[in-house]
Parts: sequence; structure tokens; C-alpha cells
Amino acid sequence: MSFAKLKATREAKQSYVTPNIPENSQESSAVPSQAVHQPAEETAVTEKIYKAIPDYLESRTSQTSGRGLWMKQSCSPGQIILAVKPHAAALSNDRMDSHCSQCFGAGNSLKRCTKCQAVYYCDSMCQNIDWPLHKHECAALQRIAASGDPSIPSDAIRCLGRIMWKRQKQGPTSAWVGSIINIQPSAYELHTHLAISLFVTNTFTITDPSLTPLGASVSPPVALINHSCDPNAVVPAQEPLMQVIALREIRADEEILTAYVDTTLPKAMRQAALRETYLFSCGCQLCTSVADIDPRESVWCPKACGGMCPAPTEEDSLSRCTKCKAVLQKTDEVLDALRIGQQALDKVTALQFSDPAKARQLTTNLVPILTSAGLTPASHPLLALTRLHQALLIAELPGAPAQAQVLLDEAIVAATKTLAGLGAVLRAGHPVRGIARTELGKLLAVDEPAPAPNSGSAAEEALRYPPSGAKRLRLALETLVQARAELGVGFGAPNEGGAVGREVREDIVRLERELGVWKKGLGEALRDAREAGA
Ligand SMILES: C[S@@+](CC[C@H](N)C(=O)[O-])C[C@H]1O[C@@H](n2cnc3c(N)ncnc32)[C@H](O)[C@@H]1O
Repeated sequence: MSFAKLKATREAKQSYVTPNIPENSQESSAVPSQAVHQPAEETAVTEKIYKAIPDYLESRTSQTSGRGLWMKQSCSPGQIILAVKPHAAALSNDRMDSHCSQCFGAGNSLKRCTKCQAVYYCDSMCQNIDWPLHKHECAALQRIAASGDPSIPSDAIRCLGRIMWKRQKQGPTSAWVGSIINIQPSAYELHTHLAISLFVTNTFTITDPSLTPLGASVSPPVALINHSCDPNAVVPAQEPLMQVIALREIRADEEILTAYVDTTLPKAMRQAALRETYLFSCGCQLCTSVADIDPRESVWCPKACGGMCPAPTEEDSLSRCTKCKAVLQKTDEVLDALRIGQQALDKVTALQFSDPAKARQLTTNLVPILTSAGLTPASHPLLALTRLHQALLIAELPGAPAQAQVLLDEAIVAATKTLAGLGAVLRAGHPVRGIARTELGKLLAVDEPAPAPNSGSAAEEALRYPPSGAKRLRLALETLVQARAELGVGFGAPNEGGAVGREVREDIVRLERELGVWKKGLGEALRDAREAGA
């Protein structure tokens, strides 16, 4: 596999979904509901939104989190629980010149709207489909540009605008408008800023097949699902359908829960994000558990027994290994590493696209500092910095032929650490884990530009990471086979792991062929050598 192909896989455009939904349907692909439970006070409009909910699901109301969606029968990991077409969607501002505003596909030869000069389309077909809604947005964008204000409203606000314009077109009593009003019932009548804030809490991030965020979308049935930091379901890449997929077995009478925030973050950060954007404090098991260690905030045992110590804090610096009880001595070093690590993470996040070289310099310096302070791979901010380091190295690869082997090997090491970190905090089959394992497998499968010569010592060769030659290819194959199994859960079993899962299947076939050729070549070389010696 080439560097360019590796990079291109991050920009895959295909859709991964299989259910067959009529083009203009607003409803779910699943069986229309007859048997859903509906509280008496809910209106006829509410019935319309429940029509999009299959009859093995039920909306129930709890005191702690309001309405939610519950299973009426059990389902297995990888099962598609719900598949709906988003009611409205809008691209992020930073994707507007690289992706089509209608189909969200990436492209190099997109056509710009000649009027607002802000949005792009694959071709006139995409533009014509979008025009009935874009014509309003187009006029608004032209007015914003004429006012001299350089800022375009966020994707969630543009998504809301699209809903309002649809409302004008379809009339206030349409089923479509009714179902939108039913996203948190009182939002619509509230003051504008509060209504907008409540609307934002009901939007979902649209991603490409590799989970890179592309924009925002909204679907009332999906917006019924409440949050947990240890979710049993996910809503992975959603274009053109939003799909809710079971991450583990969900039993009958169990609530379906997805995560609204990044669950690799420590509790305090998750809670702050949930309070700020979603206006509630999470009481999920992960947030309330009194377990003595959370890998997100952990340091290796100072006696290297294999156990972990809770990361010390300014308030509580005494920390012991939860396995052998050894006391962590170097708390100041850990506290310093946590502080400068967070500062560096903020900087790298801000610089990663505007000044990738500087961002890479920062991750190159900081990852070893945090590692030598004893932070485990899942610990924040080490995991986040390692993920960014990996992404920056991959972005640099195609343009650095001279040091390509060093960069490639470094990217493989970073991808291995990322996977170790994610493996400690996300369930098997989580789409983020599946994508991380895929990236590692793909990196291992890249043709080595300048493989290191064999050191001669079998012991040294066994320890070398990443390995070289056939051993590397075998590891690539193993990793991609495991990745495919994870993608098959997180992106839905019927979808065969989505676009990435199907791509991985092709990579596996190619690698098996390559390894076969390698084995054959090696066999022939050995036979030639034997014959030459005879
Ligand atoms: C996308 S909506 C979910 C549906 C919502 N419960 C309803 O009644 O329409 C998000 C809102 O649900 C509530 N919510 C979701 N998960 C919760 C949780 N774990 N604990 C408390 N409230 C929660 C919060 O009010 C949040 O802003």
C-alpha cells in the first residue's frame, strides 16, 4: 500500500449503509410502529415521530433523564437498532469548500454556488436537489457577506435554519414540523437563545466513514436517546442514514444509551462538557462508580508490578498502586507532566491544521515526557496527544521521502500506543477502536521505503518494533483481521463494517496474496541456495 492510498483512505467517500430507503422518505427503514407505548397527554403530532420507531422499541419517560428509547426485545452486538434519514443536515464551515453540501462527499473538483460563493456541490444534480433549501440559506449567506461579517453561523445553527425554511414550505401542521417540535417539547416556544441551545443538544455530528466530523444533523427519533459515558449503542458515520447500532447485547427492558461526549476523557471533563452543552449532570455507572482506578487518570506502579496508581491531583497527592500498594513517590513530576501536557494539547489542537510542523514538534517532545512521568497510554492527556501525534505523522508521510521509513515506523509506534490506550477505555467493537486498529493495520501494510537491515541476532530481531519484511506484513494481516471484526460491530454487522470494513476486507485479500507471493519467493530462493550449495 502506498502513502497516498493510506491518506486517501481517510477521505473515503462511499456510503456504507445497506437499508433501502425511498429517496424522499422521512421515515425509518424499520417496521412502522403499532405497539409503542404513548403517554396519554402526548399529542397526535407525537404519534408521527413514533411512526419512525420500529415496534421492538418503546419511548418511556424517566424522572432523571426525561423521555428515552427502550428495547422491548433483546438485540445482539452489531445489530442496527434504528435507521432513519436525517430531517436536516448541514456541513461544518471548515468542510464547506472540500465537501458537497448536498451529499457530503469529498471532492477535488467541486462546483461553487455562484451566488453566495460559500457552498460547493459535486455537480448540478446535487445543486438542484439542495436548491429548494439552499435558496433561503444562499440569500442569508449573501447578506452576511455584504455586512462585512466574516463569520458564517455554525453547522447546528444552519441546520436549524434549514428546519425553519422547511417549516415555511410545509406549513406548521405538517408531520415533519410536528416531529421537530417534539424534540424536547418546550424548546420551540422558549426564548430564541434557549431554544437554539436546546436545539443544539439534539443535533448529532455527521462524520465520514473514518469518523472525521463533517457537520451536524438532526433526527427526532434518534434525539430521543439519552446519554451514558459507558454507552450500549453508537451512532457512527451517518451519511446518508443515521443508524443506531448496538455495541453489546442489549436486553429487553433495557434503555438504549449513546455517548454525547468523548468518553476517553476523564470524568470531570465529561461532566463539564455535558453540563455546558446538554445542561445535565451525568449519573451513569462510570461517573458514580467508586472503582479505585480509572485508566483515564492513571500512572504505572512505581515498582513496575503491572498495576496502576490513580493519577495524583493538587488536592490529593497521595497515591498507591491498586495492586501492590506501593506509594507513588514522584507526584510532583506527574503533576507537572499533567499540567504541561494539557497546555500542549490545547496548543496542538489549535495548531494542527494551521501550523502542522509546530504541532508535530510539540507532540514529538511531549509524548516522551508524559510517558517517562509514568502516565499509562489511556491516561489523559497522553492518549489525546498520542492520537494527534499519529495523525500529524501520517499527514507528513507522503511529502517526506527522505525520512519516510523513520516517520512510518514512528507512526506505527504511535498507532500501537493509541490502540493500547483506547483498548483500556472503550468497549471492544467501539467504532473509534475499530478505526484505530484499521489505521495501525494499514500503516503496517504500507510498503517499507527503506527496511532496516537484519541485525543478525535472533533475539534483537524478535524485540524490534515495528518488525520488518514478512513479519511486518503478517502483523498487518492479523491486525486488519481483528479490525474487521471490530468494525463489524461498531459500524453494523449488516453493513459489513461500513465503507472502512469493506475496504479492510480488500486489504486483507491483497495482503494474503502478497504474503503468498513472499512465501513462494522465499521458498524458491531457499531451493536455489540449496541447489547452488549441492
Ligand atoms: C437528545 S435529548 C434526549 C431526549 C430527552 N430526554 C427528551 O426528553 O427529549 C438530550 C437531553 O436529554 C436529557 N438527558 C440525556 N441523557 C441524560 C442523562 N444521562 N441524565 C440526565 N438527563 C439526560 C438532558 O436534558 C439532555 O439535554
